[in-house]
Amino acid sequence: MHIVVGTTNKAKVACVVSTAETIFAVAHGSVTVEAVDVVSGVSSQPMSAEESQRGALQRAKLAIEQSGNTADFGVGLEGGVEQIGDRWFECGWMCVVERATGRIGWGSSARFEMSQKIMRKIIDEKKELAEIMDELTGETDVRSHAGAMGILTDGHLGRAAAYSHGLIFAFAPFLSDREKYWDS
Ligand SMILES: O=P(O)(O)OP(=O)(O)OP(=O)(O)OC[C@H]1O[C@@H](n2cnc3c(O)ncnc32)[C@H](O)[C@@H]1O
Repeated sequence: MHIVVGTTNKAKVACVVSTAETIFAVAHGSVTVEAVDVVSGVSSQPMSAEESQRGALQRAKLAIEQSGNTADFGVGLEGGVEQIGDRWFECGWMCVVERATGRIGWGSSARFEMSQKIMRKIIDEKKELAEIMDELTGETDVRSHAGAMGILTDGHLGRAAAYSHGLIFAFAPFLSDREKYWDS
């Protein structure tokens, strides 16, 4: 089983490696995860679920191309913020493309609310969440480690673990009976 993911972000790659091992290792023996740098094609700070989904899809498709069209699956993970009513949430969207068929699976991490303090910096000061988290914590590259999710939950749910649930959901069409549950 060969999976290619369209990012070199350490938290995202760690999520794909651990998730792929959990869901495929027994059935497929060995699982190889290749990480390639691709452009998401969306803004560096996606501001809606639709925009984050577009980024995830492009990452998955470009990852397959960049691996020479040999991988079984391409994976794209895109973090962003989205507004529901008058509240803003952060979450990651996951897209899985099966190379042989072009079939696509979708999932997302759980969402968590962003404070007005952080959203003001994103909207008014046009800063990326990653930059804001580095500023507020005094750390560098929070996005590649615990992520905002890990910092704001005091280490109880980091970015890699939170994204893992969404990735399992995105693989769902390839894990359960196609004929019985999924559109052909
Ligand atoms: O582009 P790659 O290298 O894959 O990694 P990234 O961290 O930039 O990931 P995204 O493009 O998916 O994220 C979109 C923006 O949201 C930020 N972001 C999303 N989730 C985050 C988190 O948990 N912690 C810090 N920043 C986060 C991220 O840094 C970007 O500014």
